[in-house]
Amino acid sequence: MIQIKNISKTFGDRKVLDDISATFKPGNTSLIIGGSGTGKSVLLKCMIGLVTPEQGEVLYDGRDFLKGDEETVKAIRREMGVLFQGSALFDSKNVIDNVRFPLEMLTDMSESEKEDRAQFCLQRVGLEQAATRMPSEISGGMKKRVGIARAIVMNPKYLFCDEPNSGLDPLTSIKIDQLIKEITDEFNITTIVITHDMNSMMEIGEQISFLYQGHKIWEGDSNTIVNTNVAELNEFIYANKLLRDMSR
Ligand SMILES: Nc1ncnc2c1ncn2[C@@H]1O[C@H](COP(=O)(O)OP(=O)(O)OP(=O)(O)O)[C@@H](O)[C@H]1O
Repeated sequence: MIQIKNISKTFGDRKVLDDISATFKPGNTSLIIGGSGTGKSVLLKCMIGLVTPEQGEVLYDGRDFLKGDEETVKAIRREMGVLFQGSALFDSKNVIDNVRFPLEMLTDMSESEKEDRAQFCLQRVGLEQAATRMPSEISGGMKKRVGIARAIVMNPKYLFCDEPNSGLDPLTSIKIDQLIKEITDEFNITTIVITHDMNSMMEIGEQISFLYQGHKIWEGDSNTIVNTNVAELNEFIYANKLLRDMSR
């Protein structure tokens, strides 16, 4: 479980996160949604330690990530998997070496153990046939799958996905969403996905937090989101015609 409590972050004189609190449960795919520039990525960066908030707490199963001692923070970091926007693969490494990379950096596993684990993760995302291909030789959807395989290779308790659907067609997007949800269920991971993809919300929105101008102004799921009275959220979701039609 991840708990964030009263997180605030200011850049210069601009408060981009204002007193955000939320709880994210294991086995759940939790979405953080909102328009451009509302603070989604900054919030994610606060959770994974790339940005330090000036106020608030980030607790990983009760362990304090911001004020914890070095050992605690290191242990939490090892339990995180991150799927970055754009997949962030190493162009000079083939698919399986990209997946193996965290094992090389962070474990003392034997060569055969690393190979087995990387193969297992590639299989799990349906890419065992592509192990020796280079990133330049595979599609955007396949790159995301490689990114997911790499994000889970260390067997994370916590998985963060920053706009996993960016640049993908709707069908591939749904497949990627489903894969993230399946993996979350299967390995009981606490997963947080940043998205402004409406299909994702309807497909995998077990818990959805809506950010608006740095505030969390709504929380719910894919059933309740279409019947909300929050004007800013309605404006955000009904900008999408398909949903507008569905709600009629
Ligand atoms: N390092 C930084 N220094 C200054 N301002 C920043 C920094 N990082 C983000 N911001 C600002 O914080 C605000 C929130 O940015 P953020 O990237 O979190 O938005 P977002 O909701 O993820 O948007 P998008 O959906 O477009 O990615 C923006 O106005 C952005 O310019």
